[in-house]
Amino acid sequence: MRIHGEMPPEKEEEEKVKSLSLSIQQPQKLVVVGYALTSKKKKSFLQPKLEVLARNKGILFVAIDLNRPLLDQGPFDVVLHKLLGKDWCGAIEDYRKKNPEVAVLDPPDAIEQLLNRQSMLNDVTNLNLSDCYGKVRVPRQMVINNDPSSIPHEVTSAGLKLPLVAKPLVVDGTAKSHQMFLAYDQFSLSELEPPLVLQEFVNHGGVLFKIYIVGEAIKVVRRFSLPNVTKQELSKVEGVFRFPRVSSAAASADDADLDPSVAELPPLPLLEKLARELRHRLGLRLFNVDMIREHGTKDVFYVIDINYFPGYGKMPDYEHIFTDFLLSLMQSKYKNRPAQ
Ligand SMILES: Nc1ncnc2c1ncn2[C@@H]1O[C@H](COP(=O)(O)OP(=O)(O)OP(=O)(O)O)[C@@H](O)[C@H]1O
Ligand SMILES: O=P(O)(O)O[C@H]1[C@H](OP(=O)(O)O)[C@@H](OP(=O)(O)O)[C@@H](O)[C@@H](O)[C@@H]1OP(=O)(O)O
Ligand SMILES: [Mg+2]
Ligand SMILES: [Mg+2]
Repeated sequence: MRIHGEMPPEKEEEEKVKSLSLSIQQPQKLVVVGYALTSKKKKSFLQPKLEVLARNKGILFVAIDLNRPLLDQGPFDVVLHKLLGKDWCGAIEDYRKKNPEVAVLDPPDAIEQLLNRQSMLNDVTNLNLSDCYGKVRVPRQMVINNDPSSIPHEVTSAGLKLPLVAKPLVVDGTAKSHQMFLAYDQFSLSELEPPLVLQEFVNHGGVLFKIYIVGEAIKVVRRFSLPNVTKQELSKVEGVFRFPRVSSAAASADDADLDPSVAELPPLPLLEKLARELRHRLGLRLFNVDMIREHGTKDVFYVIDINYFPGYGKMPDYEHIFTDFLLSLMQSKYKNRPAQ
């Protein structure tokens, strides 16, 4: 017996073919993503698994030609970029003004805050995440702009506690801007070359959490980091020591046999709130946050670094997360468009 209103089987097939041919005649509009990345970044980000999945979802990545005016290229639905320099920032700003319907990831003035370690963590300092499953702080820090001989005095009068991490003030993508030092006494700091940020070292049991943010999506991974510095060690050791990129991807701590109180991931509601707040305050959609848990506590966290458009190629499932994000940008674009 057929229920009233149901289609006869032959009619049903006819309808299926009709709708299939309709979808063939009117293929989904391609989402065109123009990208301007260094060759290193292109290699790590635009992996075949991302390009293939993107193509299957109707997303096409097109290289922006840096030798031609940006305004003459496209049309693009999204522009993805991580390049520095006044000329490039000017070109992107101009492009944004003239193409307000294009999603530019992200605006140069918003990225700029992260290119200087003095301004980088400002928005975290101003956050109020109280009663949200934990506390999120920023280590005390000071900036040294010139005259290294004044460092010992400045550190003492600012009341900063040793040991200190000395970080290059400017983050410009060079290896030098990632050259870190750990200082056990304030006098040895005079050996270093300003401009620098001196930041209090926070013991955290040697494990760091990297929180990757892609629009509204969050992914957190564990990485190895610097071990604790004991009071005894601090009283015995003097000097400033350069240390390598301890928290690089090769230092993944996700499968390691770790002390559970150190390895336990920060609570998800806390990370969600932090990511949401930072996304709004920074005005960025693509960044990651390095976070550590103060050793001996369960819920006191410190943000020590924020990076624009980090190494997403190392983020588990990045190809799915990124393509979903690009499609979501299109959905909000069409949703917000006034009815014609
Ligand atoms: N205040 C701190 N307390 C404890 N450890 C720290 C602190 N600051 C930095 N570190 C350690 O030094 C590493 C490098 O510092 P930071 O993340 O600021 O440098 P970076 O070069 O910007 O890193 P990235 O490669 O993530 O951009 C951190 O991953 C962490 O292991
Ligand atoms: O090169 P990687 O893949 O490690 O990515 C790193 C990225 O370099 P890239 O943008 O040239 O790729 C760095 O950018 P710059 O500060 O040097 O501009 C910075 O964001 C790191 O935090 C990233 O490492 P992650 O935080 O993801 O571990
Ligand atoms: Mg870092
Ligand atoms: Mg960094």
